[in-house]
Amino acid sequence: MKKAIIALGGNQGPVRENLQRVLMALPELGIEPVVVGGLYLTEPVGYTEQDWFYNSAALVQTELSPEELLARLLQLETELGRVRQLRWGPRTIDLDLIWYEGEERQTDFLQLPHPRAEGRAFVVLPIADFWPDFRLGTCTVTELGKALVKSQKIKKITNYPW
Ligand SMILES: Nc1ncnc2c1ncn2[C@@H]1O[C@H](COP(=O)(O)OP(=O)(O)OP(=O)(O)O)[C@@H](O)[C@H]1O
Ligand SMILES: Nc1nc2c(c(=O)[nH]1)N=C(CO)CN2
Repeated sequence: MKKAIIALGGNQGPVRENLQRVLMALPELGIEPVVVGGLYLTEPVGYTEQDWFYNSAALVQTELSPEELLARLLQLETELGRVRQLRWGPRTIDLDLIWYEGEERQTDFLQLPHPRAEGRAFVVLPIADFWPDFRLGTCTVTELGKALVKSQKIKKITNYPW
């Protein structure tokens, strides 16, 4: 079994329900949640003319390769009604593969670790809930979170279970 970290988010439709559906659907896809971060309400980063997002993150275990894992996450997004329109635009659900134990990738299909994760409070704070010493680049998610909340608005709603 390999460990991986998935970031979850969305800002359209019944987002909290969709995030719960993701967690319930993962085991039958061969992806076992081990521990889940809190639920956050977060200001949109990138394209700002859209609603705030709900975001969280989960540590999972899997026998799938990184590519298979991402393919199943993208399939799950489609099943939950995601339609790709604007880059960084509104979405019912967004699943990003942030890290996969012992693996790096630089292809169009998969970049690992996720290149934009360390600049996003909505990714690092939920990870810090369950793995405060986890490193992205040279810093821990705790250190990154402290710096990023100075410029990115983010409110913790609740710990898991949300
Ligand atoms: N680590 C990764 N996690 C998720 N998708 C990735 C990753 N690396 C590359 N991709 C590719 O990115 C493509 C676009 O993903 P998506 O539309 O979710 O991007 P986004 O969420 O709008 O922006 P961002 O990539 O900045 O989070 C996917 O089709 C996928 O193949
Ligand atoms: N707050 C917030 N902003 C975003 C998000 C997200 O999940 N939360 N996802 C994006 C593309 O991955 C772009 N911007």
